[in-house]
Amino acid sequence: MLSMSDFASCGSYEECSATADWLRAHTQVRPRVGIVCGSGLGGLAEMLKDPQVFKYSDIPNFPRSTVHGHAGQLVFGTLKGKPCVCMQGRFHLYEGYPIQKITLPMRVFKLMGVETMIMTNAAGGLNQDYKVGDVMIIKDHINMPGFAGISPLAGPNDDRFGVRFPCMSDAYDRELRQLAHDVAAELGYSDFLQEGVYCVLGGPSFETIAECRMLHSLGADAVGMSTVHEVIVARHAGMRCFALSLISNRAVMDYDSQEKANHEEVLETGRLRAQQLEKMVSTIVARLDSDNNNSF
Ligand SMILES: O=P(O)(O)O[C@H]1O[C@H](CO)[C@@H](O)[C@H]1O
Ligand SMILES: Nc1nc2[nH]cnc2c(=O)[nH]1
Repeated sequence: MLSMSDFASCGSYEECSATADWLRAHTQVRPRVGIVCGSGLGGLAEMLKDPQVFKYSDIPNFPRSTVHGHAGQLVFGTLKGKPCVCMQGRFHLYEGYPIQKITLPMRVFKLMGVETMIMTNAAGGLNQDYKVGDVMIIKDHINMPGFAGISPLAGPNDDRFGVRFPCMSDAYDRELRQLAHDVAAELGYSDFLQEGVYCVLGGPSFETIAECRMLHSLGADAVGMSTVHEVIVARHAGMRCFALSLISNRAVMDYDSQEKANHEEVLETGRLRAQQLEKMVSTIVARLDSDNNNSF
């Protein structure tokens, strides 16, 4: 159970520095790319060569993963020769953590030298053209908790991380999105590639039919319970972000439908698309320094 002082220090410069120092002392890897594995997508971490694995429970100030399909470990290693860190499991608002705790790893990664973040998630498809198994490049987001003042940047701003009022109109890097389109085309994945708007809700209940209809009419193509808070903190700290949603289920929009969203289907879709997602992410990482002026 967190005390009030724990809440105040969540995600502070001192807390993140202590964690980054501990990790630097325990690994020689100096990651330039960070990857977050979504529900059922932990296999991405297994792509890393010479992996060094830390259980979240052993890392100072890290929360624990509580969700099935999120292994709860940080993996350092190289991917296509590039030093990377991979979160095999992320944290969500509905797990009960303060929002600043959920996003603490982004600041730790920044302090360790990460420049580019690649986030993945499983999401429900609201867009009626989307099929289960489609991969959606996130081009923008709708931050529903943010409308209620629930933001990882609420509270005093620490200028050492970023500015008080960060811009979010460029949250999802245009060049990285183009690179992902090119890579998907080369790999023959264009048939199941989409690009759209991700909407985050607090969860953990899945949406009602009325909520799905509303989100769709607001312009959301997919709905989930993660990623956006991480992106906000990563962008605040000046890291480039690229994010993919695996459409793990279709949001139920019709009162006659017998479909019911469930976490087992979410994990199963992850298993079915795992290989292609891994190939796509590793090819993008391989190209980071050569295409599109992507600094590395
Ligand atoms: O966003 P990720 O972590 O992939 O997980 C998604 O899958 C879970 C629901 O099945 C929720 O946590 C939702 O956010
Ligand atoms: N909120 C939400 N999160 C998801 N994660 C995977 N599928 C879904 C979904 O349908 N809704």
